Amino acid sequence: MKCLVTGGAGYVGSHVVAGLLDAGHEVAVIDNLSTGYRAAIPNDIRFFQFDLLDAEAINQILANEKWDVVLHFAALSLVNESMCKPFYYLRQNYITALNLIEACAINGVKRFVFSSTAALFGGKERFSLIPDDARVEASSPYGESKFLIERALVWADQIYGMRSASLRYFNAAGADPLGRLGEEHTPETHLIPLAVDTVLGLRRNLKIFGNDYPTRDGTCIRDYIHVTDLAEAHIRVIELLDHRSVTYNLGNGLGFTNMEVVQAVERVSGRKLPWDWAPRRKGDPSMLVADSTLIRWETGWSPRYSSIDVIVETALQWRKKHPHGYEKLVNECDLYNSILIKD
Ligand SMILES: NC(=O)c1ccc[n+]([C@@H]2O[C@H](COP(=O)([O-])OP(=O)(O)OC[C@H]3O[C@@H](n4cnc5c(N)ncnc54)[C@H](O)[C@@H]3O)[C@@H](O)[C@H]2O)c1
Ligand SMILES: O=c1ccn([C@@H]2O[C@H](COP(=O)(O)OP(=O)(O)O[C@H]3O[C@H](CO)[C@@H](O)[C@H](O)[C@H]3O)[C@@H](O)[C@H]2O)c(=O)[nH]1
Repeated sequence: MKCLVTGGAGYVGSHVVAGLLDAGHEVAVIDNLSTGYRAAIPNDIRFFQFDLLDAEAINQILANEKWDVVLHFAALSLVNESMCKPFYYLRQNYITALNLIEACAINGVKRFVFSSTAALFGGKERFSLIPDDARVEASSPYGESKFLIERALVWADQIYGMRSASLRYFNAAGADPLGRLGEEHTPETHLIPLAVDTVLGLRRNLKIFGNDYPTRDGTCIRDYIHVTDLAEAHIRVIELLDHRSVTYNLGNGLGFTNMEVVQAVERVSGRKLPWDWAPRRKGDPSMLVADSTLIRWETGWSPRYSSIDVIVETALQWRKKHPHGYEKLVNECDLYNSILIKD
Protein backbone atom coordinates (compact mmCIF):
# COMPACT_ATOMS: atom_id res chain seq x y z
CA MET A 1 0.00 0.00 0.00
CA LYS A 2 0.99 3.59 -0.51
CA CYS A 3 1.09 5.17 2.96
CA LEU A 4 1.33 8.83 3.94
CA VAL A 5 2.52 9.26 7.54
CA THR A 6 2.35 12.52 9.49
CA GLY A 7 4.72 12.77 12.47
CA GLY A 8 6.81 9.92 11.05
CA ALA A 9 10.00 11.47 12.43
CA GLY A 10 8.69 11.20 16.00
CA TYR A 11 8.94 8.36 18.49
CA VAL A 12 5.86 6.27 17.67
CA GLY A 13 5.66 7.40 14.04
CA SER A 14 9.24 6.38 13.22
CA HIS A 15 8.66 2.88 14.61
CA VAL A 16 5.48 2.56 12.54
CA VAL A 17 7.32 3.78 9.43
CA ALA A 18 9.94 1.06 10.02
CA GLY A 19 7.17 -1.54 10.49
CA LEU A 20 5.39 -0.46 7.30
CA LEU A 21 8.63 -0.61 5.29
CA ASP A 22 9.50 -4.00 6.79
CA ALA A 23 6.05 -5.23 5.69
CA GLY A 24 6.76 -4.07 2.12
CA HIS A 25 4.59 -0.93 1.98
CA GLU A 26 5.60 2.33 0.28
CA VAL A 27 5.90 5.22 2.74
CA ALA A 28 6.20 9.02 2.61
CA VAL A 29 6.44 11.24 5.70
CA ILE A 30 5.18 14.74 6.55
CA ASP A 31 6.84 16.26 9.62
CA ASN A 32 7.84 19.76 10.76
CA LEU A 33 10.64 18.28 12.95
CA SER A 34 9.38 20.27 15.95
CA THR A 35 9.90 17.24 18.21
CA GLY A 36 11.02 14.65 15.66
CA TYR A 37 14.35 13.85 14.03
CA ARG A 38 15.26 13.57 10.35
CA ALA A 39 17.64 10.77 11.29
CA ALA A 40 14.71 8.70 12.60
CA ILE A 41 13.43 8.10 9.08
CA PRO A 42 15.34 6.39 6.29
CA ASN A 43 17.04 8.64 3.75
CA ASP A 44 15.51 6.87 0.79
CA ILE A 45 11.84 7.60 1.48
CA ARG A 46 10.09 10.82 0.51
CA PHE A 47 10.07 13.45 3.23
CA PHE A 48 7.93 16.61 3.20
CA GLN A 49 9.00 19.09 5.86
CA PHE A 50 6.18 21.46 6.73
CA ASP A 51 3.66 22.24 9.47
CA LEU A 52 0.17 20.74 9.25
CA LEU A 53 -1.22 24.21 9.96
CA ASP A 54 -0.39 24.77 6.27
CA ALA A 55 -3.63 23.48 4.70
CA GLU A 56 -2.48 24.44 1.21
CA ALA A 57 0.65 22.26 1.43
CA ILE A 58 -1.42 19.30 2.67
CA ASN A 59 -3.95 19.74 -0.13
CA GLN A 60 -1.24 19.72 -2.75
CA ILE A 61 0.14 16.38 -1.58
CA LEU A 62 -3.29 14.78 -1.38
CA ALA A 63 -4.58 16.25 -4.65
CA ASN A 64 -1.48 15.34 -6.69
CA GLU A 65 -1.24 11.67 -5.72
CA LYS A 66 -3.47 8.85 -4.62
CA TRP A 67 -2.74 7.44 -1.13
CA ASP A 68 -4.15 4.12 0.07
CA VAL A 69 -3.88 5.07 3.71
CA VAL A 70 -2.98 8.13 5.80
CA LEU A 71 -1.60 7.62 9.31
CA HIS A 72 -1.72 10.67 11.57
CA PHE A 73 0.78 10.81 14.46
CA ALA A 74 1.77 14.49 14.42
CA ALA A 75 0.53 16.25 17.55
CA LEU A 76 1.45 18.01 20.74
CA SER A 77 1.27 15.16 23.21
CA LEU A 78 2.23 16.09 26.77
CA VAL A 79 -0.53 15.81 29.33
CA ASN A 80 1.11 18.17 31.82
CA GLU A 81 2.08 20.81 29.24
CA SER A 82 -1.53 20.89 28.07
CA MET A 83 -2.62 21.84 31.60
CA CYS A 84 -0.43 24.97 31.28
CA LYS A 85 -1.33 25.77 27.64
CA PRO A 86 -4.92 24.50 27.25
CA PHE A 87 -6.03 26.60 24.28
CA TYR A 88 -2.77 26.13 22.43
CA TYR A 89 -3.18 22.35 22.72
CA LEU A 90 -6.86 22.35 21.79
CA ARG A 91 -6.33 24.66 18.82
CA GLN A 92 -3.08 23.18 17.50
CA ASN A 93 -4.12 19.52 17.67
CA TYR A 94 -7.63 20.06 16.37
CA ILE A 95 -6.83 22.48 13.53
CA THR A 96 -3.86 20.47 12.21
CA ALA A 97 -5.94 17.26 12.28
CA LEU A 98 -8.93 18.98 10.69
CA ASN A 99 -6.76 20.34 7.85
CA LEU A 100 -5.54 16.82 7.19
CA ILE A 101 -8.89 15.04 7.58
CA GLU A 102 -10.65 17.49 5.28
CA ALA A 103 -7.96 17.18 2.59
CA CYS A 104 -8.12 13.38 2.85
CA ALA A 105 -11.91 13.26 2.68
CA ILE A 106 -12.28 15.56 -0.31
CA ASN A 107 -9.43 13.85 -2.17
CA GLY A 108 -10.95 10.39 -1.80
CA VAL A 109 -8.64 8.78 0.80
CA LYS A 110 -10.44 5.66 2.00
CA ARG A 111 -8.38 4.65 5.06
CA PHE A 112 -7.16 6.83 7.91
CA VAL A 113 -5.40 5.77 11.13
CA PHE A 114 -5.34 8.16 14.06
CA SER A 115 -3.20 8.18 17.24
CA SER A 116 -5.71 8.71 19.99
CA THR A 117 -4.97 8.25 23.65
CA ALA A 118 -5.84 6.73 27.01
CA ALA A 119 -5.88 10.32 28.30
CA LEU A 120 -9.48 10.34 27.03
CA PHE A 121 -10.40 8.35 30.11
CA GLY A 122 -8.38 10.09 32.83
CA GLY A 123 -11.14 12.37 34.12
CA LYS A 124 -12.74 9.66 36.21
CA GLU A 125 -10.91 7.55 38.79
CA ARG A 126 -10.93 3.96 37.52
CA PHE A 127 -9.44 0.97 39.27
CA SER A 128 -10.15 -1.74 36.71
CA LEU A 129 -9.29 -2.33 33.04
CA ILE A 130 -10.79 0.31 30.76
CA PRO A 131 -13.07 -1.23 28.10
CA ASP A 132 -13.39 0.17 24.58
CA ASP A 133 -16.86 1.46 25.31
CA ALA A 134 -15.93 3.27 28.54
CA ARG A 135 -17.35 6.76 28.75
CA VAL A 136 -14.95 9.45 27.55
CA GLU A 137 -13.97 11.86 30.33
CA ALA A 138 -10.71 13.57 29.50
CA SER A 139 -8.43 14.63 32.32
CA SER A 140 -6.60 17.26 30.28
CA PRO A 141 -6.98 19.56 27.25
CA TYR A 142 -4.62 17.17 25.45
CA GLY A 143 -7.06 14.27 25.95
CA GLU A 144 -9.99 16.50 24.98
CA SER A 145 -8.24 17.58 21.75
CA LYS A 146 -7.92 13.93 20.73
CA PHE A 147 -11.61 13.30 21.35
CA LEU A 148 -12.58 16.25 19.14
CA ILE A 149 -10.52 14.64 16.37
CA GLU A 150 -12.19 11.26 16.88
CA ARG A 151 -15.54 13.01 16.41
CA ALA A 152 -14.38 14.72 13.18
CA LEU A 153 -13.47 11.25 11.88
CA VAL A 154 -16.98 9.98 12.60
CA TRP A 155 -18.34 12.68 10.24
CA ALA A 156 -15.66 11.99 7.62
CA ASP A 157 -16.92 8.40 7.59
CA GLN A 158 -20.63 9.25 7.50
CA ILE A 159 -20.40 11.95 4.83
CA TYR A 160 -17.35 10.93 2.72
CA GLY A 161 -17.07 7.19 3.41
CA MET A 162 -13.52 7.61 4.75
CA ARG A 163 -12.97 4.64 7.09
CA SER A 164 -10.80 5.31 10.11
CA ALA A 165 -9.22 3.63 13.08
CA SER A 166 -8.87 5.65 16.27
CA LEU A 167 -6.25 3.81 18.28
CA ARG A 168 -6.31 4.89 21.89
CA TYR A 169 -2.76 4.10 22.93
CA PHE A 170 -1.86 3.64 26.54
CA ASN A 171 1.82 4.41 27.39
CA ALA A 172 4.15 3.73 24.48
CA ALA A 173 7.58 2.63 25.70
CA GLY A 174 10.72 0.73 24.74
CA ALA A 175 12.71 0.83 21.52
CA ASP A 176 13.05 -1.08 18.26
CA PRO A 177 14.42 -4.52 19.27
CA LEU A 178 16.76 -4.37 16.23
CA GLY A 179 18.33 -1.22 17.68
CA ARG A 180 17.48 1.03 14.71
CA LEU A 181 15.28 3.50 16.61
CA GLY A 182 14.44 4.65 20.11
CA GLU A 183 12.68 7.25 22.23
CA GLU A 184 14.11 10.74 21.97
CA HIS A 185 12.24 13.76 23.26
CA THR A 186 13.84 17.10 24.14
CA PRO A 187 13.18 17.76 26.90
CA GLU A 188 12.26 14.21 27.91
CA THR A 189 9.26 14.00 30.23
CA HIS A 190 8.34 10.29 30.11
CA LEU A 191 9.00 7.99 33.03
CA ILE A 192 10.86 5.07 31.41
CA PRO A 193 13.44 7.05 29.36
CA LEU A 194 14.05 9.35 32.35
CA ALA A 195 14.54 6.36 34.66
CA VAL A 196 16.90 4.77 32.13
CA ASP A 197 18.93 7.98 31.78
CA THR A 198 19.16 8.25 35.56
CA VAL A 199 20.36 4.69 36.06
CA LEU A 200 22.98 5.23 33.35
CA GLY A 201 24.22 8.35 35.15
CA LEU A 202 23.07 10.73 32.40
CA ARG A 203 20.79 12.48 34.93
CA ARG A 204 21.38 13.06 38.62
CA ASN A 205 18.09 11.70 39.99
CA LEU A 206 14.52 10.84 39.10
CA LYS A 207 11.54 12.62 40.64
CA ILE A 208 8.52 10.45 41.35
CA PHE A 209 5.41 12.64 41.14
CA GLY A 210 3.03 11.90 44.00
CA ASN A 211 2.92 9.18 46.67
CA ASP A 212 -0.67 9.64 47.83
CA TYR A 213 -2.62 8.12 44.95
CA PRO A 214 -5.17 5.44 45.89
CA THR A 215 -3.05 2.62 44.42
CA ARG A 216 -1.12 -0.33 45.93
CA ASP A 217 1.99 1.76 46.73
CA GLY A 218 0.62 5.30 46.42
CA THR A 219 2.10 5.98 42.96
CA CYS A 220 0.27 6.15 39.62
CA ILE A 221 -0.38 3.01 37.59
CA ARG A 222 0.14 2.94 33.80
CA ASP A 223 -0.11 0.33 31.07
CA TYR A 224 3.20 0.31 29.15
CA ILE A 225 2.96 -1.04 25.62
CA HIS A 226 6.07 -1.75 23.58
CA VAL A 227 6.34 0.67 20.66
CA THR A 228 7.02 -2.22 18.23
CA ASP A 229 3.79 -3.92 19.36
CA LEU A 230 2.00 -0.62 18.74
CA ALA A 231 3.49 -0.50 15.25
CA GLU A 232 2.34 -4.05 14.53
CA ALA A 233 -1.21 -3.16 15.60
CA HIS A 234 -1.31 -0.31 13.03
CA ILE A 235 -0.35 -2.64 10.24
CA ARG A 236 -3.05 -5.17 11.16
CA VAL A 237 -5.69 -2.49 11.54
CA ILE A 238 -5.08 -1.00 8.09
CA GLU A 239 -6.23 -4.26 6.54
CA LEU A 240 -9.60 -4.09 8.35
CA LEU A 241 -10.52 -0.66 7.17
CA ASP A 242 -12.15 -1.59 3.88
CA HIS A 243 -15.49 -2.15 5.50
CA ARG A 244 -15.94 0.03 8.57
CA SER A 245 -14.40 2.45 11.03
CA VAL A 246 -13.12 1.20 14.38
CA THR A 247 -12.05 2.54 17.76
CA TYR A 248 -9.76 0.41 19.90
CA ASN A 249 -8.04 0.67 23.26
CA LEU A 250 -4.45 -0.37 22.72
CA GLY A 251 -2.39 -1.52 25.67
CA ASN A 252 -0.97 -4.60 27.33
CA GLY A 253 -3.67 -4.92 29.96
CA LEU A 254 -0.95 -4.92 32.65
CA GLY A 255 -0.60 -2.04 35.07
CA PHE A 256 2.67 -1.04 36.75
CA THR A 257 3.06 1.60 39.44
CA ASN A 258 5.75 4.23 39.03
CA MET A 259 7.70 2.52 41.83
CA GLU A 260 7.43 -0.85 40.05
CA VAL A 261 8.93 0.80 36.95
CA VAL A 262 11.83 2.07 39.09
CA GLN A 263 12.34 -1.49 40.41
CA ALA A 264 12.24 -2.94 36.87
CA VAL A 265 14.91 -0.48 35.72
CA GLU A 266 17.09 -1.43 38.71
CA ARG A 267 16.53 -5.15 38.07
CA VAL A 268 17.30 -4.99 34.34
CA SER A 269 20.31 -2.68 34.65
CA GLY A 270 21.68 -4.31 37.80
CA ARG A 271 22.28 -0.81 39.23
CA LYS A 272 20.73 1.41 41.91
CA LEU A 273 18.52 4.21 40.57
CA PRO A 274 18.66 7.44 42.62
CA TRP A 275 15.15 8.89 43.06
CA ASP A 276 13.16 11.37 45.23
CA TRP A 277 9.54 12.15 45.88
CA ALA A 278 8.03 15.23 44.23
CA PRO A 279 4.47 16.64 44.39
CA ARG A 280 1.75 15.27 42.10
CA ARG A 281 1.92 16.41 38.47
CA LYS A 282 -1.20 18.22 37.21
CA GLY A 283 -3.52 16.19 34.95
CA ASP A 284 -2.20 12.75 36.01
CA PRO A 285 -4.96 10.20 36.65
CA SER A 286 -4.30 7.50 39.29
CA MET A 287 -4.61 4.51 36.99
CA LEU A 288 -4.90 3.86 33.24
CA VAL A 289 -4.88 0.22 32.13
CA ALA A 290 -6.43 -1.03 28.89
CA ASP A 291 -8.85 -3.78 28.18
CA SER A 292 -7.66 -4.48 24.62
CA THR A 293 -9.85 -7.53 24.04
CA LEU A 294 -11.58 -6.04 21.00
CA ILE A 295 -8.49 -5.31 18.90
CA ARG A 296 -7.05 -8.73 19.77
CA TRP A 297 -10.28 -10.43 18.79
CA GLU A 298 -10.96 -8.49 15.60
CA THR A 299 -7.42 -8.27 14.16
CA GLY A 300 -5.59 -11.22 15.73
CA TRP A 301 -3.04 -8.77 17.17
CA SER A 302 -1.35 -9.57 20.45
CA PRO A 303 1.68 -7.99 22.07
CA ARG A 304 5.01 -9.81 21.64
CA TYR A 305 6.99 -7.66 24.11
CA SER A 306 4.55 -7.41 27.00
CA SER A 307 7.04 -7.97 29.83
CA ILE A 308 8.02 -4.74 31.58
CA ASP A 309 11.60 -6.06 31.82
CA VAL A 310 11.79 -6.52 28.04
CA ILE A 311 10.32 -3.05 27.47
CA VAL A 312 12.90 -1.53 29.82
CA GLU A 313 15.71 -3.67 28.34
CA THR A 314 15.11 -2.36 24.79
CA ALA A 315 14.97 1.24 26.09
CA LEU A 316 18.19 0.67 28.02
CA GLN A 317 20.00 -0.87 25.04
CA TRP A 318 19.02 2.05 22.81
CA ARG A 319 20.26 4.60 25.35
CA LYS A 320 23.53 2.77 25.98
CA LYS A 321 24.28 2.80 22.25
CA HIS A 322 23.05 6.36 21.68
CA PRO A 323 23.51 8.40 24.88
CA HIS A 324 23.16 11.61 22.85
CA GLY A 325 20.24 10.39 20.76
CA TYR A 326 19.67 11.10 17.10
CA GLU A 327 21.68 14.34 16.94
CA LYS A 328 24.75 12.31 17.70
CA LEU A 329 23.70 9.71 15.13
CA VAL A 330 23.57 12.42 12.48
CA ASN A 331 27.05 13.55 13.48
CA GLU A 332 28.31 9.98 13.39
CA CYS A 333 26.89 9.65 9.86
CA ASP A 334 28.54 12.89 8.81
CA LEU A 335 31.82 11.72 10.28
CA TYR A 336 31.48 8.38 8.52
CA ASN A 337 30.68 10.08 5.21
CA SER A 338 33.59 12.48 5.53
CA ILE A 339 35.94 9.56 6.17
CA LEU A 340 34.55 7.83 3.09
CA ILE A 341 35.00 10.96 1.03
CA LYS A 342 38.59 11.41 2.23
CA ASP A 343 39.41 7.78 1.42
N1 LIG B 1 4.09 8.35 23.36
C1 LIG B 1 2.99 7.89 23.95
O1 LIG B 1 3.04 7.23 24.99
C2 LIG B 1 1.64 8.17 23.36
C3 LIG B 1 0.51 7.65 23.99
C4 LIG B 1 -0.75 7.93 23.46
C5 LIG B 1 -0.88 8.67 22.30
N2 LIG B 1 0.23 9.15 21.70
C6 LIG B 1 0.06 9.91 20.46
O2 LIG B 1 0.92 9.33 19.47
C7 LIG B 1 1.42 10.33 18.59
C8 LIG B 1 2.93 10.25 18.53
O3 LIG B 1 3.46 10.47 19.83
P1 LIG B 1 5.04 10.50 20.05
O4 LIG B 1 5.31 10.13 21.45
O5 LIG B 1 5.68 9.75 18.95
O6 LIG B 1 5.32 12.05 19.86
P2 LIG B 1 6.58 12.75 19.16
O7 LIG B 1 6.57 14.15 19.67
O8 LIG B 1 7.80 11.95 19.34
O9 LIG B 1 6.18 12.73 17.62
C9 LIG B 1 5.33 13.69 17.04
C10 LIG B 1 5.88 14.00 15.65
O10 LIG B 1 4.99 14.91 14.98
C11 LIG B 1 5.72 16.03 14.48
N3 LIG B 1 4.79 17.17 14.52
C12 LIG B 1 4.21 17.70 15.65
N4 LIG B 1 3.40 18.72 15.31
C13 LIG B 1 3.46 18.82 13.94
C14 LIG B 1 2.83 19.69 13.01
N5 LIG B 1 2.00 20.67 13.40
N6 LIG B 1 3.11 19.54 11.70
C15 LIG B 1 3.96 18.55 11.28
N7 LIG B 1 4.58 17.70 12.13
C16 LIG B 1 4.34 17.84 13.45
C17 LIG B 1 6.91 16.17 15.40
O11 LIG B 1 8.01 16.84 14.80
C18 LIG B 1 7.23 14.71 15.71
O12 LIG B 1 8.10 14.17 14.73
C19 LIG B 1 0.87 11.65 19.12
O13 LIG B 1 -0.30 11.97 18.39
C20 LIG B 1 0.52 11.36 20.56
O14 LIG B 1 -0.53 12.18 21.02
C21 LIG B 1 1.49 8.93 22.19
O1 LIG C 1 9.90 12.26 35.86
C1 LIG C 1 8.82 11.66 35.93
C2 LIG C 1 8.00 11.43 34.78
C3 LIG C 1 6.80 10.78 34.95
N1 LIG C 1 6.41 10.36 36.18
C4 LIG C 1 5.11 9.66 36.34
O2 LIG C 1 5.10 8.53 35.49
C5 LIG C 1 3.77 8.26 35.04
C6 LIG C 1 3.78 8.21 33.52
O3 LIG C 1 4.07 9.51 33.02
P1 LIG C 1 4.61 9.75 31.53
O4 LIG C 1 5.65 8.77 31.18
O5 LIG C 1 4.95 11.21 31.43
O6 LIG C 1 3.34 9.42 30.62
P2 LIG C 1 1.83 9.95 30.72
O7 LIG C 1 1.74 11.29 31.36
O8 LIG C 1 1.02 8.83 31.33
O9 LIG C 1 1.42 10.18 29.20
C7 LIG C 1 1.80 9.30 28.14
O10 LIG C 1 0.79 8.33 28.00
C8 LIG C 1 -0.49 8.86 27.66
C9 LIG C 1 -1.45 7.67 27.55
O11 LIG C 1 -1.64 7.08 28.81
C10 LIG C 1 -0.37 9.59 26.32
O12 LIG C 1 -1.60 10.10 25.93
C11 LIG C 1 0.64 10.71 26.42
O13 LIG C 1 0.80 11.32 25.12
C12 LIG C 1 1.97 10.13 26.85
O14 LIG C 1 2.87 11.20 27.07
C13 LIG C 1 2.90 9.41 35.60
O15 LIG C 1 2.32 8.99 36.80
C14 LIG C 1 3.92 10.50 35.92
O16 LIG C 1 3.51 11.36 36.96
C15 LIG C 1 7.18 10.57 37.29
O17 LIG C 1 6.82 10.21 38.41
N2 LIG C 1 8.38 11.21 37.14
